[in-house]
Amino acid sequence: MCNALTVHLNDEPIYDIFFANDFNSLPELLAGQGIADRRVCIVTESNVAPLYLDEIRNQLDGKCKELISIIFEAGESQKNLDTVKMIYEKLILAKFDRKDLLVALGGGVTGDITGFTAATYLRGIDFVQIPTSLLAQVDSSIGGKTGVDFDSYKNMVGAFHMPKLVYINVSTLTTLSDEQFISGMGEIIKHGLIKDSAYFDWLIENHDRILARDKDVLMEMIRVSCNIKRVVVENDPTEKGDRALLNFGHTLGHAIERYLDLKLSHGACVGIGCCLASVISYNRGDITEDELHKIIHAFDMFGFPTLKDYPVDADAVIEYTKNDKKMVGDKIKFILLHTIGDAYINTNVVPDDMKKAFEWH
Ligand SMILES: NC(=O)c1ccc[n+]([C@@H]2O[C@H](COP(=O)([O-])OP(=O)(O)OC[C@H]3O[C@@H](n4cnc5c(N)ncnc54)[C@H](O)[C@@H]3O)[C@@H](O)[C@H]2O)c1
Ligand SMILES: O=C(O)C(=O)C[C@@H](O)[C@H](O)[C@H](O)COP(=O)(O)O
Ligand SMILES: [Zn+2]
Repeated sequence: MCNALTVHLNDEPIYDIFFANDFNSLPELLAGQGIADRRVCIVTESNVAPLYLDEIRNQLDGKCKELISIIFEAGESQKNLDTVKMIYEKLILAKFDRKDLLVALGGGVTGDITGFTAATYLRGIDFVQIPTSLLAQVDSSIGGKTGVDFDSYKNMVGAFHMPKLVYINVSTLTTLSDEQFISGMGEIIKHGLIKDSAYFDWLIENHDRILARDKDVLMEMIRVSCNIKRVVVENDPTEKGDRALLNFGHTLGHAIERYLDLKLSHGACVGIGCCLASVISYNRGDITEDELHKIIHAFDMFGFPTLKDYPVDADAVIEYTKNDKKMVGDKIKFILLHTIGDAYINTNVVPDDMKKAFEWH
């Protein structure tokens, strides 16, 4: 089996997504990025650094012009411009110039922050993604969406900036907590729901092995999810159209994430958002009742929290959706399902539709 997927833009190969069970191929792949003549800065955070930073540093030691690392405090609350500013300051101090390279080592928070820093420092320098959370391996490291939260609005400031390489070492998932593993499953189940009903069924059939973190099953799942995301972003890299389908579950998911003050993981909020969006789809006569039950059951099977565990004020959450980035005029660009595996953009969802979804049981 080929151990890489290539992401193309306008039919040109832009970067590879490399799959491995260790970090052994990293020096060779980064040599291909010319690191012998470049300064390299590994950006990581306080949880991931003790686990993997030394190993990456050892792999790259002596192979680049200069190697430095920057560690910030872990957590979504750090995905802001202050952290970006701190990284800019350290890069300036280390005299990083336009041909130098950033390496994001960590979850989606690290990838989004590092990518945005790379997009804006000196009007743009190269960066590489080494995603270590399940969510980052199947979603955030691919597609070049980078950015930070601003005044508690999710991803309000950002840029499209493609990585030069995505290096996925699936064995890093052995140290991931169950809570964060489930968070990644939120985006994975979303991939099946929006694009591939057979994959959605496969996830349900293999849920035991997935939750047991069987290496082979995880590798297969991660490859399929990366491929689904690859195809979507190749067709619409800057979200002029169908890339918005990847936002299934996110309009209400992001609003719930914000309402809960970032206390519940992104993927868990997306899971709740997917269930609510599925109820709206059902109420509009799109998916069948059987499909709706199958979807709710799938999230339950993977151990997702529900609104019973995290009660919210539906009106307050719906109010937050009015600041969604995907507004067209005063209408929300909502993602719904015609059927499992076939999502579409709908601009007619009104607050009352959302309210009814919260009331469904
Ligand atoms: N850019 C995109 O396309 C995109 C897509 C999806 C999500 N996102 C963003 O990604 C973020 C969520 O990413 P996330 O869930 O990876 O969050 P995260 O980066 O905060 O990681 C989750 C937690 O797991 C820990 N962790 C990461 N890897 C680990 C490992 N191997 N072992 C042990 N602990 C590990 C982290 O320290 C953190 O505590 C959100 O900010 C979300 O908005 C971006
Ligand atoms: O890559 C995309 O496009 C996505 O929408 C993937 C989402 O899972 C991700 O959470 C993304 O950051 C959301 O985008 P946003 O533009 O709504 O912030
Ligand atoms: Zn997401």
